[in-house]
Amino acid sequence: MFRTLGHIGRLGRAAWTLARHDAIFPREYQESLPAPARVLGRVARLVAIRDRASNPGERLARALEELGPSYVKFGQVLATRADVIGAEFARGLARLQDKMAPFPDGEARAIFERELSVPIAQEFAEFGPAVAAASIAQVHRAVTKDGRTLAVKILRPDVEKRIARDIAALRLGARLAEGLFPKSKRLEPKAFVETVARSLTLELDLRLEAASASELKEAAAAAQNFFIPEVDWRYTTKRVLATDWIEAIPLTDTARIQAAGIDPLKLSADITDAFLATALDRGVFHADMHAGNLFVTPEGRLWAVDFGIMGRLEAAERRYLALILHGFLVKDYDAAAEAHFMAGYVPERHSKADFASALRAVAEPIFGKTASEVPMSRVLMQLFEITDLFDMHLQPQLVLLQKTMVQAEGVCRSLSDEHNMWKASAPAVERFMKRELGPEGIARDVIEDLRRLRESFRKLPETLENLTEAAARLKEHPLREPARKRRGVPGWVFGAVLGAAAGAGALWAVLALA
Ligand SMILES: Nc1ncnc2c1ncn2[C@@H]1O[C@H](COP(=O)(O)OP(=O)(O)OP(=O)(O)O)[C@@H](O)[C@H]1O
Repeated sequence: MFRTLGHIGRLGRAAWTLARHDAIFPREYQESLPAPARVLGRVARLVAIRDRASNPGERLARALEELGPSYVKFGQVLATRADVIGAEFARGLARLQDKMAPFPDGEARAIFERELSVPIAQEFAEFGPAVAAASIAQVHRAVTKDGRTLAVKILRPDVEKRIARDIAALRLGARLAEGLFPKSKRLEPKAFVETVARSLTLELDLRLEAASASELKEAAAAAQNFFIPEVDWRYTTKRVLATDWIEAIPLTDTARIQAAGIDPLKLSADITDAFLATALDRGVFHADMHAGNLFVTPEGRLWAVDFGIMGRLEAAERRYLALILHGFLVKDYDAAAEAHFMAGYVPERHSKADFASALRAVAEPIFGKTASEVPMSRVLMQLFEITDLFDMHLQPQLVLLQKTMVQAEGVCRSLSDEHNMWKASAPAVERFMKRELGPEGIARDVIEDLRRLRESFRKLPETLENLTEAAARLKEHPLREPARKRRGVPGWVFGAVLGAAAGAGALWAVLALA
């Protein structure tokens, strides 16, 4: 009971913060809102701050930053759903920044010593102040007694408890939103909160980030010029992660890149290749490629840090991606469409020719143009529309990949106006296609088909037995409509929390209507 009241209090605070930033029933959506929501929106704007952003997505971003790590993650996941919330809103939300004041060095040192059970002075010749601080962790530069310079990432004290409380409140908010605003079901609030919760749980264990770093380091060998720092497992635990320190220019510092005489076009091509080569060849990719996480040495070597979010693609998804990019690159839309049908991505009832023509409609306008003329983000939005039109279900990992491609494109464009994402994609895609369609790929297909066939044969007796049993049971107990059970929050709780939770529920409703 007290716990539920605590969650309601937290939702109330969230509603207040959202209202202060005019992120509840924003004025831009007035026309499409039902009358009570319009009134609530007007009331909320009475408490709104004056100095607020013009894009509603950006206003939501500012509110979420104020609310802390769980909400920031919530916004980051939401920003990847441009297909649902709209491109404009997603663009504003993508400006979410995860920067915070660092916690005291003394506390960071205490956490390190507690986790490793060793005094810092015994292991390190230097242990500097925080160089960067975000909502979940902060990073220190340190030099070990054996002369290795490390980046030591340390979880914020109490962040685990705080996130657990926020997630519980968000779960309640999602239940209420689904109960009170049936329209919000389109966004699947409960499933959405579970995605956020899962992602945060993984990010709170730095051993998993270390494993991702090591996996990506292996995958980076597939790229032309991409490097990942080595993990120092001696100093890595659930709350501490140590990797080699990268002495290089962050890609946020374009002036220094220029002064160092680095070719921005080549650097952009390296970023594109790094991303596609690891994704296509090895099925893993860095899924948070913002400029602050990328570095370049004066010799032009490209490095990445921060492995909290990693994307993974199954073999089938890698092929889908390669086929679509390849179809676009060589303008063979029929072949790309054919492959989609063969792979079962598009249901048979649709026309292959129509699908090929839809791909052509997206691809033709982009040829020979620079990224600034036809941003990949626009192309990807059109692809989303096609997927809808042809009842294709996009895997969440593909959506994550598309979001990262847009992010990487933004970085490339900040480096050079001349960058053409499509041209830069070609080498990695062609390498992949040659391998997949060559003898090696065909042999792998045949083996996979045989394996599946053998598996079906092996399961045949079991399947037949299950069918016989099911038929017998059906004969004994013919199907009856099961009595509907009502689960969930009792009515009085609904009444009591309505006011406090309206904000969080309203957010969902707004997004659902957006
Ligand atoms: N190996 C490294 N070498 C040099 N600097 C590093 C290294 N790792 C991290 N940093 C610095 O610390 C910053 C934060 O690191 P990281 O991105 O891993 O943490 P984070 O908590 O996920 O932050 P954010 O959310 O801002 O990406 C990086 O942007 C970079 O400036």
